[in-house]
Amino acid sequence: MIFSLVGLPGSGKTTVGRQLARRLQLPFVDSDHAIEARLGCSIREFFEREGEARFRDIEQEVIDALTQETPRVLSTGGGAVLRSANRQHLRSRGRVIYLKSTPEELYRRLRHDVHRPLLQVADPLTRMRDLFAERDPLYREAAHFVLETGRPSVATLVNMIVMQLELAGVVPRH
Ligand SMILES: Nc1ncnc2c1ncn2[C@@H]1O[C@H](COP(=O)(O)OP(=O)(O)O)[C@@H](O)[C@H]1O
Ligand SMILES: O=C(O)C1=C[C@@H](OP(=O)(O)O)[C@@H](O)[C@H](O)C1
Ligand SMILES: [Mg+2]
Repeated sequence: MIFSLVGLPGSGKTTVGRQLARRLQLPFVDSDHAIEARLGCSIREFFEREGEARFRDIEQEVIDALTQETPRVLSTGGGAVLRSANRQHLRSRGRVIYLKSTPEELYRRLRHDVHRPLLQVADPLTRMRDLFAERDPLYREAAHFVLETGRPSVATLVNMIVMQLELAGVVPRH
């Protein structure tokens, strides 16, 4: 059983995923970190050199492999849901949590970030709104649970996720 987190850049997948894994006492893996280890360079560099399509191919291979591992928490990259194979693998091999936020909140969080290639544009807020419009239906299609992440702290979100997973009977209650 793989517990994965999906959502737009900045929604907290990496941050919440790491804490969730600690709480569930499971290994944590972030598909972007696994991709960077495999490529030997940053995702931003790879995007600039090889383009997005090539990145998506590698992302799909990595997600297929990671979702066949022993139980763990998997934080995905924001574009993982673009491929239907990824949506299917994530959904059928575990439970998927969509961290949902407004484009405005995400823009506020990532305004000064230089690591996310898709947001290195003249108007990142409009880009974030476009990404939301394109991807929100895909996140919802992939997800078993949707959590609004605007206000709650990371610790509260972790509590909410654990409660949902306990109610669903996929992690032991304590
Ligand atoms: N619930 C939250 N409340 C406030 N800030 C958050 C929350 N979740 C994440 N952040 C912050 O937002 C930024 C992006 O988080 P990150 O985990 O890298 O997102 P993702 O992996 O989804 O792109 C980080 O600076 C993180 O500390
Ligand atoms: O939204 C996207 O298409 C991407 C999001 C990034 O991950 P985060 O969602 O952790 O920023 C990373 O996978 C890559 O830059 C592409
Ligand atoms: Mg991340």
